Amino acid sequence: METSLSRLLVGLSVQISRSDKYEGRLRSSRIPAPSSSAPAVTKAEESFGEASRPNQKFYEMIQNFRETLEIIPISTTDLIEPHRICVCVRKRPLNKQINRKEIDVVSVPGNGSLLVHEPKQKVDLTKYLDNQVFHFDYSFDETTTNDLVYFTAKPLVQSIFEGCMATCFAYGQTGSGKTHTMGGDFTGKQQNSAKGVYALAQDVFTYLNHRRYNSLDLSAYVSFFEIYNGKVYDLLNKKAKLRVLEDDRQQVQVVGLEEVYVTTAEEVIRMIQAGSACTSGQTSANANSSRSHAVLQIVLRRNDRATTLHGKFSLVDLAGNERGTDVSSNDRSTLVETAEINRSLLALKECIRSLGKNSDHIPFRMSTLTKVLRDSFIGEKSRTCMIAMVSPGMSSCEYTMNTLRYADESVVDTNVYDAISQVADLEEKIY
Ligand SMILES: Nc1ncnc2c1ncn2[C@@H]1O[C@H](COP(=O)(O)OP(=O)(O)OP(=O)(O)O)[C@@H](O)[C@H]1O
Repeated sequence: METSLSRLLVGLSVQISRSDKYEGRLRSSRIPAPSSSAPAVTKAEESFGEASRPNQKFYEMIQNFRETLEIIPISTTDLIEPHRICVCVRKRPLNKQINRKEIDVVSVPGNGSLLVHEPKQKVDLTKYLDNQVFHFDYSFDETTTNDLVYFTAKPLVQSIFEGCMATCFAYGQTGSGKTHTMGGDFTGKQQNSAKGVYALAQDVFTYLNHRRYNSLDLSAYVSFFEIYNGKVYDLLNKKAKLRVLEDDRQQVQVVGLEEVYVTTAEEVIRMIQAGSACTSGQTSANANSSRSHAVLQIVLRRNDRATTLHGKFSLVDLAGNERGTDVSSNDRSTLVETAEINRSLLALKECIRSLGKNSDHIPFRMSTLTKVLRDSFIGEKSRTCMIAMVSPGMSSCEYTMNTLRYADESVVDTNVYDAISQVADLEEKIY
């Protein structure tokens, strides 16, 4: 008994120290105390001057820090392990057009790690960096293409052929790149829908025609809807308002939702384009902003008389997680909109956490978003991938930290959780 208990504890400490180990390596390269570490005034600083570029000093401190980092780039040849819950983070490039004084305060050394160099100032006005490390399953820097990010969601496509309910969320501050990642690269207002996570539609048809899954006799269907202010609108049917009802078997139905039979990836992409064109909202921060959660579902049904559900993939481009004060027109409807967005994002986090803990109680009734995604949170056959997007600018630092904390809190390391409960069980038997 003692042996198995100590083996479990060793396993547990290895799991828990996964991020500590990395942090240790990073900590050793931390900028020492500001008094000794603040770089001497350089030629560049002299020419810029504090007044013309107030963040020049922070910029140099961050550059110095980065030089000490070991970078481990991720590539498509890296093994993407199938997880029940996978959480990754993507840093978008700095938006230089917005503010030329803006500096990049996020570093992505790779191997799932991401650092935020939070610029701070002491009471005596000495500047220093508060370097904070986060560790996720995967981390992507600003040079990463959508194709590479898609690799994290790719195992979920195969899982729906094995009867799973898979969900991929894009989460982050407004303008951080959720729609860019899910829906494809923008050229002006035009989006190339073949270049985002939605384009995994192509892989659905590759599997559908593969001899391994031929015997299942499946067909693919697509639905696309948005949740705006707690109400559901069908994006494939002129934004018809739909009702969400729960039957006596606790199955949640979106009554009247259009489900279109599809045979090619091109058809799906055409639907995505048509649906995306009518999503709701705009903020002062982002002209293409969406204030709604957009949900694209690819459903596999058996070709039997009842067209029985076999597997489902829900791809969710969440509304921006900004605060009420971030929108210029603080009218009542905008504040209500923001409150509703935040409520549903909180509900989502709670559901993912409960899923990670294998909890019997999933609080999916907390919001319309979690209600319509109920079957994504229930049972052994659910698979979840969350992609947290961050903007690297210094002015976004607070939102970036909020996004990273949200993603961090959503993930409960199931191995650690299992090990903790096993240790608790053993302790109970021993004492
Ligand atoms: N990784 C990236 N590489 C290049 N451009 C990007 C990247 N991420 C975002 N952008 C650009 O930034 C702008 C805002 O991105 P996007 O609309 O995807 O943000 P969002 O998070 O969906 O915002 P909202 O919540 O307001 O809808 C777009 O013009 C997009 O092309």
